[in-house]
Amino acid sequence: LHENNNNCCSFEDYKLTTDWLLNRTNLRPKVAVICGSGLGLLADAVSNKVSFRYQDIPNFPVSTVPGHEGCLVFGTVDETPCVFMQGRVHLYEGYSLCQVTFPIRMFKLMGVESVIVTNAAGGICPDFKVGDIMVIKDHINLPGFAGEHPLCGPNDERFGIRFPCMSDAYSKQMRRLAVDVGTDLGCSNFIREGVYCMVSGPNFETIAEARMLLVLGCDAVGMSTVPEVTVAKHCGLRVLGLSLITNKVSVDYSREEKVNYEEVLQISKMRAEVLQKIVTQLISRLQQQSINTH
Ligand SMILES: O=P(O)(O)O[C@H]1O[C@H](CO)[C@@H](O)[C@H]1O
Ligand SMILES: Nc1nc2[nH]cnc2c(=O)[nH]1
Repeated sequence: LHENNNNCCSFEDYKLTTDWLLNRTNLRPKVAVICGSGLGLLADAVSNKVSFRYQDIPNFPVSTVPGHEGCLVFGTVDETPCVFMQGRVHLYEGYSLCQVTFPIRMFKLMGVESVIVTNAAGGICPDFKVGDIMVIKDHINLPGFAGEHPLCGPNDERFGIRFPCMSDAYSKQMRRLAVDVGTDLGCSNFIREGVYCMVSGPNFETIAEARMLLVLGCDAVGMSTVPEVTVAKHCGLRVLGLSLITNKVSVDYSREEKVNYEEVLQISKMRAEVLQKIVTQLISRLQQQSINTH
C-alpha cells in the first residue's frame, strides 16, 4: 500500500481501516477536524476520548514532521460525535496524494458529513498580519496544474464522479458560520477571508515565487489542505478550511527577515487556544443548525 504512486489505495483498503476503527469505538463521528502544524491542541476540547496512534492503524499514513503528533482522536464536542486528526501527512514527506488523502475517504465511509481542515500558512496578502485566521473561500491547486492531483488515475464511482465541480469546494454556510462565531468570540479584528494556494514544498517561497502568487490572486500559501479538500468535495463532504497566518511571505528584495519552521510552530501554539474555541463553537452551532433544519 505504501508505494509512492496514485491510486495505491483501493476501496477495500479504506473499508478495512474504517471497520478496524469502528470495531474499537462506539462513536460514529459526524464531523472530522484535521489539525495543521502545531494545532494538535484543537483536539483537547474533546470529551470521552478514544485515541489511536497512526502507526497502530492499518494502512494509515504516519506523520514524520514535528508539530504533527500522529494521533487520531474520537470523542464528543458538545454532544456531537467527532474525530480529530492530530497531524497530517504531506506530499513533501514522500507520500503520494492517495496516501495524503487516505483519511478523507475513510471519514466518508465512517459516515462523517463535514470536515474542518486547518493549516499553518504564510500570508501573501499585504493586509494580513501574523496571527490572523483566514477562512478559506477558494484555493489554487498549483501541484494539480502539473498533474500532481489526488483524483488522477481510474475514478472510483463509489466515491464520486469523474469530473467534479470545484467552484464551491468550501461550503458557504460553514464559511458564514465561521465568521459569525469568530465575531461573537471577539475575534473579528483578526478573522479574514481569502484564497489559499498549495505548493509542494518543502522549501519556503523565493521572493519571485511569492510575487507570482500575489499576482495570481493568492492570499495565503501552504503545503497541504488542497488535496484533502479536493477529495472531500469529490465524495460529497461539506468542507470548511481555516488557515492560521504564521508568518508574512516576503515579496520585497529589500526585506531581511527569513521564515523558519520554529516560528511557524510558535505562532500556531500561541493561537491554538483561540482556534480551538472557534472550532468547538462551530461544531456546536452546526449541530444546532442541523437540529433546526431536520
Ligand atoms: O499545512 P500544515 O500541515 O499546517 O503545515 C504547514 O507548515 C509547514 C511549513 O511551515 C508545511 O507543512 C505547511 O503546509
Ligand atoms: N509554503 C509555505 N508554507 C507555509 N506554512 C507556513 N508558512 C508557510 C509559508 O510561508 N510558505
